[in-house]
Amino acid sequence: MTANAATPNDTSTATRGESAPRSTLTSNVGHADFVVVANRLPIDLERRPDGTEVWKRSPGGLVTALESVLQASSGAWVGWPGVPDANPEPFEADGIELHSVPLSAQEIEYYYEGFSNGTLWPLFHDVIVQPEYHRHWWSAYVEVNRRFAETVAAATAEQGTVWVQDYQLLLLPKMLRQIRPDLNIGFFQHIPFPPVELFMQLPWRTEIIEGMLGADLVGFHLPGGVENFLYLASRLSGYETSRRSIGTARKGSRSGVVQVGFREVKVGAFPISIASGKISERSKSKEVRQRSKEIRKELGNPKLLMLGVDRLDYTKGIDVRLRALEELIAEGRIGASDVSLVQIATPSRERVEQYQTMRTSIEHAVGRINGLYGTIGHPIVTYLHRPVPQAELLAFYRSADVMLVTPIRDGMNLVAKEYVAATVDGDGALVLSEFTGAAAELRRAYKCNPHDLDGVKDAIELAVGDDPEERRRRMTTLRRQVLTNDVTRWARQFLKALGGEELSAKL
Ligand SMILES: O=P(O)(O)OC[C@H]1O[C@H](O[C@H]2O[C@H](CO)[C@@H](O)[C@H](O)[C@H]2O)[C@H](O)[C@@H](O)[C@@H]1O
Ligand SMILES: Cc1cn([C@@H]2O[C@H](COP(=O)(O)OP(=O)(O)O)[C@@H](O)[C@H]2O)c(=O)[nH]c1=O
Repeated sequence: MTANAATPNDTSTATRGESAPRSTLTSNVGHADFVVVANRLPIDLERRPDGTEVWKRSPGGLVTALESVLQASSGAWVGWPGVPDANPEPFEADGIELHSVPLSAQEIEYYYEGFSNGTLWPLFHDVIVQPEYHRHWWSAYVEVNRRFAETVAAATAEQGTVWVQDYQLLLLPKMLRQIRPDLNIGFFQHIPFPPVELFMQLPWRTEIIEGMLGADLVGFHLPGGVENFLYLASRLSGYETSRRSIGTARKGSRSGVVQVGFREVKVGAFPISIASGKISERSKSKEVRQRSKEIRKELGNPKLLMLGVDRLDYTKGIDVRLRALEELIAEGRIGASDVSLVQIATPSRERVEQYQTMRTSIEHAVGRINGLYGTIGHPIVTYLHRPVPQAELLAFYRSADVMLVTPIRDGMNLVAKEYVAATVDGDGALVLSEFTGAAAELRRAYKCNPHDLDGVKDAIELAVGDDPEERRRRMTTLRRQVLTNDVTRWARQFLKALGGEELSAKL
């Protein structure tokens, strides 16, 4: 426990596990009116072999999205600094006040690599790999969620708003409410919320649902998540639920309310997005245009440039697109001398076994394709196993004729939206898995089912060979969608549903 930790609320008068509101506040309140809390800070501390330390941008779409929201609202961010035992004093970076939650090496292993990424991640992504259920992982998850709750409680002003992010912190809303019932608490889940049959495997399923219900508003990307969650709140906790509008969730999408003791918990679908206007503008710049030309030149000016941009994760279907390309070349449907695929696969969760296995199999596939079909100076696949900075990514997006986004399951996939925003000349094609959140909005993409290899091949072939006018029409529709529904709109809609106009007007 930190020195600032307040005493948890007495729940003896609670109704169905819910705490009664307290009349007095803990004296340990902070000064931030708006706090985002996520597993990671937006920057990670990196310890170099020579003993020096540098802060680097954290990986993933959650950071991309929330960073721009917080910069606009001058709030605080609570999260883990990315390495064991680091606990710097609160500091400011890029207009955001950062508060660290320290994790020991064992907590990283049990809470982050273990329960978050060895249990919840695969369970919530359709059991692509087998989730593991270990009691010591669960205990660490509970303990770390409690530490996050204490840090947030100490950082947030009276009546402040806290926006909790993602599956690593599912218990936090309830824990935080017990310490600070005065707070307005929102929770947003960035990964899919799984079908009931899968969720029911979880030995701690009721605790997880109760944890999330500590929030005033629970948000998902898609209506399916809302449906699954409402059903589970009723089935596992016995709360009364109703399907009704909660005001600002995306029009036509499912929303509802769970009655938790004295409180109503709103539940809605809020598909996340990107800073599309900014990306589009930056992509028009001379620097990006020039760099994109250079990239094509460095690749030998291929007739057809395809691109994949992912964290190296087994959910992303990198293996699927490599297999599809290999077969298309083998069948003569794509000429080996015409095509170049750039696959950026940034390292992710490298100590988790399934990630190591996936890396090995992807690197074998790259080697096999290049061995079979590449020539001197012209590999088919250019594989970059490192993070690429955003400015360079824009140049890659602009240079690509076809973008391959083929996840087996993905909460949203911001890369798909970034590609569309960066395709400022309207000349590009997006091949998109039906199993991404993005597919619900990007309807005019060349859709595919990643489980159906022939279907993926057909979608790629269509994207490559389609009538240029049709390809352009599709891209125009996609751009309209992405440029209208940007990340600011997403945050405003969520915050309006959580706390009304005043809060959302901060953005
Ligand atoms: O922090 P890591 O373990 O290195 O993982 C990076 C992030 O990956 C996940 O991103 C998700 O959020 C995106 C934005 O909503 C969404 O587009 C994508 O589909 C999700 O997979 C994870 O959910 C984040 O918590 C991690 O920070
Ligand atoms: C590979 C790579 C990516 N990025 C940026 O990361 C995010 C990825 O977001 P997405 O929703 O597609 O998926 P996950 O959150 O990772 O599951 C996106 O904003 C990319 O631009 C990057 O900056 N550099 C990279 O090398």
